Amino acid sequence: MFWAKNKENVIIITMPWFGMDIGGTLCKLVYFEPKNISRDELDSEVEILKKIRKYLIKNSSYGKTGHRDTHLQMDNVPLRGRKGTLHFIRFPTSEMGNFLILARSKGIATLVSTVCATGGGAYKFENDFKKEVNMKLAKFDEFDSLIKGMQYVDAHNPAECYYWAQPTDDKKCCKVTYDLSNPYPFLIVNIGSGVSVLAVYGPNNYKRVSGTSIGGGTFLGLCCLLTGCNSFEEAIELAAGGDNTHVDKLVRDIYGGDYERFGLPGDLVASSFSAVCSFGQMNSRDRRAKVSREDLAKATLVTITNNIGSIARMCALQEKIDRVVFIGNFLRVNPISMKLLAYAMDYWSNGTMKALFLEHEGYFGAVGCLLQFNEHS
Ligand SMILES: Nc1ncnc2c1ncn2[C@@H]1O[C@H](COP(=O)(O)OP(=O)(O)OP(=O)(O)O)[C@@H](O)[C@H]1O
Ligand SMILES: CC(C)(CO)[C@@H](O)C(=O)NCCC(=O)O
Repeated sequence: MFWAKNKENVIIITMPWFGMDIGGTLCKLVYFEPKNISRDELDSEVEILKKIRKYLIKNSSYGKTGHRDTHLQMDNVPLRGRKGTLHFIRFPTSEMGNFLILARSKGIATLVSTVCATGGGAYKFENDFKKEVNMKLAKFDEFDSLIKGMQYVDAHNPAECYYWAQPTDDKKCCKVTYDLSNPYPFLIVNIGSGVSVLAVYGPNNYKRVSGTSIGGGTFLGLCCLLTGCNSFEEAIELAAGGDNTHVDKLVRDIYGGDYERFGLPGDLVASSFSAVCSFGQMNSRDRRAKVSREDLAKATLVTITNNIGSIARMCALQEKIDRVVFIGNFLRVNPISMKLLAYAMDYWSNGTMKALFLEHEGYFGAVGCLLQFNEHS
Protein backbone atom coordinates (compact mmCIF):
# COMPACT_ATOMS: atom_id res chain seq x y z
CA MET A 1 0.00 0.00 0.00
CA PHE A 2 1.50 3.31 -1.04
CA TRP A 3 -1.08 5.77 0.17
CA ALA A 4 -2.71 6.79 3.43
CA LYS A 5 -4.68 9.69 4.89
CA ASN A 6 -3.10 12.00 7.44
CA LYS A 7 -4.77 13.75 10.40
CA GLU A 8 -6.26 16.40 8.12
CA ASN A 9 -7.69 13.67 5.87
CA VAL A 10 -5.27 14.60 3.07
CA ILE A 11 -4.14 11.67 0.92
CA ILE A 12 -0.40 11.05 1.26
CA ILE A 13 1.12 9.08 -1.55
CA THR A 14 4.54 7.65 -2.15
CA MET A 15 5.04 7.05 -5.83
CA PRO A 16 7.34 4.05 -5.76
CA TRP A 17 7.18 3.46 -9.49
CA PHE A 18 8.82 6.71 -10.61
CA GLY A 19 12.52 7.62 -10.72
CA MET A 20 13.74 11.01 -11.89
CA ASP A 21 17.25 12.14 -12.80
CA ILE A 22 17.28 15.91 -13.18
CA GLY A 23 20.51 16.80 -14.98
CA GLY A 24 22.07 20.02 -16.21
CA THR A 25 20.54 19.58 -19.69
CA LEU A 26 18.03 16.73 -19.68
CA CYS A 27 15.57 15.38 -17.16
CA LYS A 28 15.15 11.61 -17.36
CA LEU A 29 12.00 9.99 -15.95
CA VAL A 30 11.66 6.24 -15.58
CA TYR A 31 8.26 4.74 -14.87
CA PHE A 32 7.63 1.13 -13.81
CA GLU A 33 4.23 -0.18 -14.89
CA PRO A 34 3.44 -3.26 -12.79
CA LYS A 35 1.79 -6.18 -14.58
CA ASN A 36 -1.34 -7.91 -13.38
CA ILE A 37 -2.67 -5.07 -11.27
CA SER A 38 -5.28 -6.70 -9.05
CA ARG A 39 -8.88 -5.52 -8.74
CA ASP A 40 -8.17 -4.41 -5.15
CA GLU A 41 -5.12 -2.44 -6.22
CA LEU A 42 -7.06 -0.79 -9.02
CA ASP A 43 -9.89 0.10 -6.64
CA SER A 44 -7.52 1.52 -4.05
CA GLU A 45 -5.45 3.48 -6.57
CA VAL A 46 -6.19 7.17 -6.47
CA GLU A 47 -8.00 8.42 -9.64
CA ILE A 48 -5.29 11.00 -10.35
CA LEU A 49 -2.56 8.36 -10.46
CA LYS A 50 -4.68 6.23 -12.79
CA LYS A 51 -5.02 9.24 -15.09
CA ILE A 52 -1.27 9.92 -15.04
CA ARG A 53 -0.48 6.27 -15.76
CA LYS A 54 -2.83 6.26 -18.76
CA TYR A 55 -1.42 9.54 -20.07
CA LEU A 56 2.19 8.33 -19.87
CA ILE A 57 1.57 4.96 -21.49
CA LYS A 58 -0.84 6.08 -24.21
CA ASN A 59 1.51 8.74 -25.60
CA SER A 60 5.10 8.70 -26.79
CA SER A 61 5.49 12.46 -26.91
CA TYR A 62 4.39 14.96 -24.30
CA GLY A 63 3.99 18.57 -25.41
CA LYS A 64 6.68 19.80 -27.80
CA THR A 65 9.75 18.59 -25.93
CA GLY A 66 8.90 15.45 -23.92
CA HIS A 67 9.67 12.06 -25.48
CA ARG A 68 9.23 8.46 -24.48
CA ASP A 69 12.05 6.31 -25.89
CA THR A 70 9.84 3.37 -26.85
CA HIS A 71 12.81 1.47 -28.37
CA LEU A 72 14.37 1.29 -24.90
CA GLN A 73 11.26 -0.02 -23.09
CA MET A 74 12.00 -3.10 -20.94
CA ASP A 75 9.18 -5.61 -20.52
CA ASN A 76 8.70 -8.26 -17.87
CA VAL A 77 11.40 -7.04 -15.50
CA PRO A 78 11.25 -7.52 -11.71
CA LEU A 79 10.96 -4.64 -9.24
CA ARG A 80 10.12 -4.91 -5.53
CA GLY A 81 8.62 -8.37 -5.93
CA ARG A 82 6.51 -7.41 -8.96
CA LYS A 83 7.01 -7.90 -12.68
CA GLY A 84 6.31 -5.12 -15.11
CA THR A 85 7.46 -2.75 -17.83
CA LEU A 86 9.99 0.04 -17.52
CA HIS A 87 9.23 3.15 -19.59
CA PHE A 88 11.91 5.72 -20.41
CA ILE A 89 10.96 9.39 -20.79
CA ARG A 90 13.09 12.53 -21.23
CA PHE A 91 12.57 16.27 -21.55
CA PRO A 92 14.87 19.32 -21.35
CA THR A 93 15.53 20.43 -17.78
CA SER A 94 14.85 23.98 -19.00
CA GLU A 95 11.21 22.84 -19.36
CA MET A 96 10.92 21.97 -15.66
CA GLY A 97 8.56 24.92 -15.10
CA ASN A 98 6.18 23.60 -17.78
CA PHE A 99 6.52 20.05 -16.45
CA LEU A 100 5.37 21.26 -13.03
CA ILE A 101 2.46 23.17 -14.61
CA LEU A 102 1.43 19.99 -16.47
CA ALA A 103 1.73 17.85 -13.32
CA ARG A 104 -0.39 20.41 -11.48
CA SER A 105 -3.01 20.44 -14.24
CA LYS A 106 -3.31 16.64 -13.93
CA GLY A 107 -4.24 17.10 -10.28
CA ILE A 108 -1.00 16.01 -8.63
CA ALA A 109 -0.98 19.04 -6.33
CA THR A 110 -4.18 17.85 -4.61
CA LEU A 111 -2.21 14.92 -3.15
CA VAL A 112 0.78 15.01 -0.84
CA SER A 113 3.25 12.82 -2.64
CA THR A 114 6.87 11.69 -2.65
CA VAL A 115 8.91 10.84 -5.71
CA CYS A 116 12.48 9.46 -6.01
CA ALA A 117 14.90 11.93 -7.58
CA THR A 118 18.59 12.26 -8.30
CA GLY A 119 20.93 14.58 -10.25
CA GLY A 120 21.73 18.19 -9.39
CA GLY A 121 18.13 19.20 -10.10
CA ALA A 122 16.85 17.06 -7.24
CA TYR A 123 18.47 19.69 -5.00
CA LYS A 124 17.98 22.75 -7.21
CA PHE A 125 14.26 22.18 -7.83
CA GLU A 126 13.32 20.66 -4.47
CA ASN A 127 11.46 23.78 -3.28
CA ASP A 128 9.67 24.21 -6.61
CA PHE A 129 8.33 20.65 -6.40
CA LYS A 130 7.03 21.34 -2.89
CA LYS A 131 5.53 24.71 -3.78
CA GLU A 132 4.07 23.96 -7.20
CA VAL A 133 2.86 20.35 -6.92
CA ASN A 134 2.95 19.50 -3.23
CA MET A 135 5.56 16.88 -3.97
CA LYS A 136 8.41 15.81 -1.71
CA LEU A 137 11.57 14.53 -3.35
CA ALA A 138 13.27 11.45 -1.88
CA LYS A 139 16.81 12.38 -2.94
CA PHE A 140 19.53 9.91 -3.89
CA ASP A 141 23.14 10.52 -4.90
CA GLU A 142 23.63 10.68 -8.68
CA PHE A 143 26.63 8.33 -8.85
CA ASP A 144 25.23 5.72 -6.41
CA SER A 145 22.10 5.75 -8.58
CA LEU A 146 24.06 5.57 -11.84
CA ILE A 147 26.00 2.47 -10.80
CA LYS A 148 22.99 0.69 -9.30
CA GLY A 149 20.93 1.46 -12.39
CA MET A 150 23.66 0.19 -14.72
CA GLN A 151 23.98 -3.07 -12.84
CA TYR A 152 20.22 -3.64 -12.83
CA VAL A 153 19.63 -2.81 -16.50
CA ASP A 154 22.61 -4.89 -17.63
CA ALA A 155 21.40 -7.85 -15.56
CA HIS A 156 17.95 -7.71 -17.17
CA ASN A 157 18.83 -6.97 -20.77
CA PRO A 158 21.08 -9.57 -22.40
CA ALA A 159 22.08 -7.23 -25.25
CA GLU A 160 22.66 -4.14 -23.06
CA CYS A 161 26.44 -3.93 -23.31
CA TYR A 162 28.30 -3.84 -26.63
CA TYR A 163 31.47 -2.72 -28.35
CA TRP A 164 32.16 -1.50 -31.87
CA ALA A 165 34.13 -3.97 -33.99
CA GLN A 166 36.26 -2.50 -36.82
CA PRO A 167 35.28 1.08 -35.92
CA THR A 168 37.28 2.70 -38.73
CA ASP A 169 35.82 0.63 -41.56
CA ASP A 170 32.37 2.01 -42.45
CA LYS A 171 31.38 -1.16 -44.32
CA LYS A 172 32.59 -3.74 -41.78
CA CYS A 173 31.97 -1.76 -38.58
CA CYS A 174 29.28 -3.32 -36.39
CA LYS A 175 28.00 -3.54 -32.80
CA VAL A 176 28.93 -6.72 -30.95
CA THR A 177 27.25 -7.75 -27.67
CA TYR A 178 29.64 -7.90 -24.70
CA ASP A 179 29.11 -9.95 -21.54
CA LEU A 180 29.48 -7.55 -18.60
CA SER A 181 28.29 -10.03 -15.96
CA ASN A 182 31.74 -10.05 -14.34
CA PRO A 183 32.59 -6.36 -14.65
CA TYR A 184 35.01 -5.38 -11.85
CA PRO A 185 37.10 -3.32 -11.98
CA PHE A 186 35.84 -0.99 -14.66
CA LEU A 187 35.84 2.71 -15.46
CA ILE A 188 32.66 4.68 -16.14
CA VAL A 189 32.92 7.77 -18.29
CA ASN A 190 29.58 9.54 -17.96
CA ILE A 191 29.29 12.13 -20.72
CA GLY A 192 26.40 14.42 -19.82
CA SER A 193 26.51 18.22 -19.84
CA GLY A 194 29.86 17.78 -18.09
CA VAL A 195 31.89 14.59 -17.77
CA SER A 196 32.51 12.47 -14.67
CA VAL A 197 34.94 9.57 -14.53
CA LEU A 198 34.31 6.86 -11.91
CA ALA A 199 36.51 3.88 -11.10
CA VAL A 200 34.30 1.01 -9.91
CA TYR A 201 35.97 -1.81 -7.95
CA GLY A 202 32.92 -3.67 -6.61
CA PRO A 203 29.11 -3.36 -6.27
CA ASN A 204 29.42 -0.76 -3.48
CA ASN A 205 32.98 0.38 -3.97
CA TYR A 206 33.78 3.22 -6.33
CA LYS A 207 35.41 6.64 -6.46
CA ARG A 208 35.11 9.66 -8.75
CA VAL A 209 38.63 9.85 -10.17
CA SER A 210 38.27 12.75 -12.57
CA GLY A 211 35.98 14.98 -14.56
CA THR A 212 35.94 17.73 -17.14
CA SER A 213 33.63 20.61 -17.90
CA ILE A 214 34.29 20.02 -21.62
CA GLY A 215 31.43 17.61 -22.29
CA GLY A 216 28.15 17.16 -24.12
CA GLY A 217 26.96 20.63 -23.15
CA THR A 218 30.15 22.14 -24.59
CA PHE A 219 29.61 20.30 -27.88
CA LEU A 220 26.04 21.53 -28.16
CA GLY A 221 26.88 25.10 -27.10
CA LEU A 222 29.85 25.50 -29.43
CA CYS A 223 28.06 23.82 -32.30
CA CYS A 224 25.05 26.14 -31.95
CA LEU A 225 27.39 29.17 -31.87
CA LEU A 226 29.44 28.04 -34.87
CA THR A 227 26.71 26.68 -37.14
CA GLY A 228 23.51 28.35 -35.97
CA CYS A 229 21.92 24.95 -35.38
CA ASN A 230 19.19 24.68 -32.75
CA SER A 231 19.18 21.16 -31.40
CA PHE A 232 21.42 18.24 -30.51
CA GLU A 233 19.82 16.12 -33.25
CA GLU A 234 20.52 18.84 -35.84
CA ALA A 235 24.11 19.20 -34.63
CA ILE A 236 24.73 15.46 -34.99
CA GLU A 237 23.10 15.39 -38.43
CA LEU A 238 25.31 18.26 -39.57
CA ALA A 239 28.41 16.53 -38.19
CA ALA A 240 27.56 13.34 -40.08
CA GLY A 241 27.82 15.26 -43.37
CA GLY A 242 31.01 17.15 -42.50
CA ASP A 243 34.77 16.69 -42.82
CA ASN A 244 36.87 17.84 -39.87
CA THR A 245 40.10 17.74 -41.89
CA HIS A 246 38.92 21.00 -43.56
CA VAL A 247 39.09 22.61 -40.13
CA ASP A 248 41.71 20.69 -38.14
CA LYS A 249 45.45 20.57 -38.75
CA LEU A 250 46.63 16.97 -39.07
CA VAL A 251 50.05 15.50 -38.31
CA ARG A 252 50.60 15.14 -42.06
CA ASP A 253 49.88 18.85 -42.56
CA ILE A 254 52.83 19.48 -40.28
CA TYR A 255 55.13 16.52 -41.06
CA GLY A 256 54.08 15.77 -44.63
CA GLY A 257 53.34 12.22 -43.43
CA ASP A 258 53.56 10.16 -40.23
CA TYR A 259 55.71 11.19 -37.26
CA GLU A 260 57.02 7.67 -37.06
CA ARG A 261 59.42 7.93 -34.14
CA PHE A 262 56.61 8.57 -31.67
CA GLY A 263 53.92 6.62 -33.47
CA LEU A 264 51.84 9.58 -34.62
CA PRO A 265 50.05 8.68 -37.86
CA GLY A 266 49.68 11.35 -40.55
CA ASP A 267 45.89 11.35 -40.36
CA LEU A 268 45.87 12.06 -36.61
CA VAL A 269 44.54 15.50 -35.62
CA ALA A 270 47.62 17.43 -34.48
CA SER A 271 45.78 20.64 -33.65
CA SER A 272 42.02 21.02 -33.53
CA PHE A 273 40.48 23.91 -35.50
CA SER A 274 43.85 25.37 -36.43
CA ALA A 275 43.67 24.83 -40.19
CA VAL A 276 41.32 27.79 -40.47
CA CYS A 277 43.99 30.16 -39.11
CA SER A 278 46.97 29.27 -41.27
CA PHE A 279 47.26 26.70 -43.97
CA GLY A 280 50.09 26.35 -46.46
CA GLN A 281 49.85 28.85 -49.26
CA MET A 282 46.21 29.53 -48.74
CA ASN A 283 45.08 32.75 -47.18
CA SER A 284 43.29 31.97 -43.92
CA ARG A 285 40.26 34.05 -44.94
CA ASP A 286 39.87 31.96 -48.13
CA ARG A 287 40.31 28.87 -46.06
CA ARG A 288 37.54 29.87 -43.69
CA ALA A 289 35.22 30.64 -46.58
CA LYS A 290 35.60 27.05 -47.81
CA VAL A 291 34.58 25.56 -44.47
CA SER A 292 30.96 24.43 -44.30
CA ARG A 293 28.61 24.30 -41.30
CA GLU A 294 28.86 20.53 -41.56
CA ASP A 295 32.68 20.67 -41.32
CA LEU A 296 32.46 22.91 -38.26
CA ALA A 297 29.96 20.57 -36.56
CA LYS A 298 32.15 17.54 -37.29
CA ALA A 299 35.29 19.30 -36.05
CA THR A 300 33.52 20.32 -32.84
CA LEU A 301 32.32 16.77 -32.28
CA VAL A 302 35.76 15.29 -32.96
CA THR A 303 37.53 17.83 -30.71
CA ILE A 304 35.25 17.21 -27.72
CA THR A 305 35.22 13.43 -28.22
CA ASN A 306 39.01 13.10 -28.57
CA ASN A 307 39.56 15.17 -25.47
CA ILE A 308 37.21 12.94 -23.45
CA GLY A 309 38.86 9.82 -24.91
CA SER A 310 42.26 11.10 -23.90
CA ILE A 311 41.15 11.81 -20.29
CA ALA A 312 39.46 8.39 -20.13
CA ARG A 313 42.64 6.65 -21.25
CA MET A 314 44.80 8.47 -18.71
CA CYS A 315 42.35 7.62 -15.91
CA ALA A 316 42.26 3.95 -16.98
CA LEU A 317 46.08 3.85 -16.99
CA GLN A 318 46.31 5.50 -13.58
CA GLU A 319 43.75 3.12 -12.08
CA LYS A 320 45.16 0.07 -13.94
CA ILE A 321 41.76 -0.67 -15.43
CA ASP A 322 41.28 -2.02 -18.94
CA ARG A 323 37.51 -1.83 -19.46
CA VAL A 324 35.99 1.60 -19.98
CA VAL A 325 32.22 1.97 -20.17
CA PHE A 326 31.11 5.18 -21.89
CA ILE A 327 27.58 6.36 -21.05
CA GLY A 328 25.51 9.57 -20.94
CA ASN A 329 23.19 11.21 -23.44
CA PHE A 330 26.05 12.77 -25.42
CA LEU A 331 26.26 9.32 -27.02
CA ARG A 332 22.55 9.34 -27.99
CA VAL A 333 22.14 8.97 -31.77
CA ASN A 334 25.88 9.61 -31.95
CA PRO A 335 27.75 6.68 -33.54
CA ILE A 336 30.49 9.05 -34.76
CA SER A 337 31.69 9.67 -31.19
CA MET A 338 31.28 6.05 -30.12
CA LYS A 339 33.37 4.78 -33.03
CA LEU A 340 36.00 7.46 -32.44
CA LEU A 341 36.24 6.50 -28.76
CA ALA A 342 36.37 2.80 -29.66
CA TYR A 343 39.20 3.39 -32.11
CA ALA A 344 41.14 5.79 -29.87
CA MET A 345 41.01 3.53 -26.80
CA ASP A 346 42.18 0.55 -28.82
CA TYR A 347 44.88 2.38 -30.82
CA TRP A 348 46.50 4.33 -27.99
CA SER A 349 46.51 1.37 -25.60
CA ASN A 350 47.97 -1.01 -28.21
CA GLY A 351 44.81 -3.08 -27.94
CA THR A 352 44.93 -3.46 -24.16
CA MET A 353 41.92 -1.26 -23.32
CA LYS A 354 38.37 -1.79 -24.46
CA ALA A 355 35.66 0.84 -24.95
CA LEU A 356 32.23 -0.48 -24.03
CA PHE A 357 28.81 1.10 -24.50
CA LEU A 358 25.33 0.57 -23.05
CA GLU A 359 21.99 0.78 -24.90
CA HIS A 360 20.19 2.77 -22.15
CA GLU A 361 23.05 5.29 -22.23
CA GLY A 362 21.50 8.21 -20.29
CA TYR A 363 18.88 6.53 -18.11
CA PHE A 364 20.87 4.68 -15.43
CA GLY A 365 20.63 7.40 -12.78
CA ALA A 366 16.82 7.48 -13.03
CA VAL A 367 16.59 3.67 -12.85
CA GLY A 368 19.03 3.54 -9.94
CA CYS A 369 17.16 6.04 -7.80
CA LEU A 370 13.92 4.15 -8.41
CA LEU A 371 15.66 0.97 -7.18
CA GLN A 372 16.86 2.63 -3.98
CA PHE A 373 13.40 3.69 -2.92
CA ASN A 374 12.50 2.14 0.36
CA GLU A 375 8.85 1.86 1.27
CA HIS A 376 9.59 2.85 4.84
CA SER A 377 11.88 5.80 4.04
N1 LIG B 1 17.51 15.96 -27.15
C1 LIG B 1 18.61 16.44 -26.58
N2 LIG B 1 18.64 17.71 -26.12
C2 LIG B 1 19.74 18.24 -25.55
N3 LIG B 1 20.90 17.55 -25.40
C3 LIG B 1 20.94 16.27 -25.83
C4 LIG B 1 19.80 15.66 -26.43
N4 LIG B 1 20.12 14.39 -26.74
C5 LIG B 1 21.39 14.20 -26.37
N5 LIG B 1 21.91 15.33 -25.83
C6 LIG B 1 23.30 15.44 -25.33
O1 LIG B 1 23.29 14.91 -24.04
C7 LIG B 1 23.89 15.82 -23.09
C8 LIG B 1 23.20 15.66 -21.76
O2 LIG B 1 23.42 14.35 -21.31
P1 LIG B 1 22.84 13.77 -19.96
O3 LIG B 1 21.36 13.81 -19.98
O4 LIG B 1 23.49 12.44 -19.77
O5 LIG B 1 23.44 14.80 -18.93
P2 LIG B 1 22.78 15.74 -17.80
O6 LIG B 1 22.30 14.83 -16.71
O7 LIG B 1 21.81 16.67 -18.39
O8 LIG B 1 24.08 16.54 -17.33
P3 LIG B 1 24.89 16.50 -15.96
O9 LIG B 1 25.00 15.03 -15.56
O10 LIG B 1 26.22 17.08 -16.28
O11 LIG B 1 24.07 17.28 -14.99
C9 LIG B 1 23.73 17.18 -23.75
O12 LIG B 1 24.73 18.07 -23.29
C10 LIG B 1 23.87 16.85 -25.23
O13 LIG B 1 25.22 16.79 -25.59
C1 LIG C 1 28.62 18.52 -11.93
C2 LIG C 1 28.26 17.16 -12.51
C3 LIG C 1 28.73 16.06 -11.55
C4 LIG C 1 26.70 17.11 -12.57
O1 LIG C 1 26.26 15.87 -13.04
C5 LIG C 1 28.81 16.96 -13.93
O2 LIG C 1 28.31 17.93 -14.78
C6 LIG C 1 30.35 16.96 -13.99
O3 LIG C 1 30.97 16.01 -13.61
N1 LIG C 1 30.98 18.05 -14.50
C7 LIG C 1 32.44 18.15 -14.66
C8 LIG C 1 33.04 18.88 -13.49
C9 LIG C 1 34.57 18.74 -13.47
O4 LIG C 1 35.08 17.74 -12.94
O5 LIG C 1 35.23 19.60 -14.05
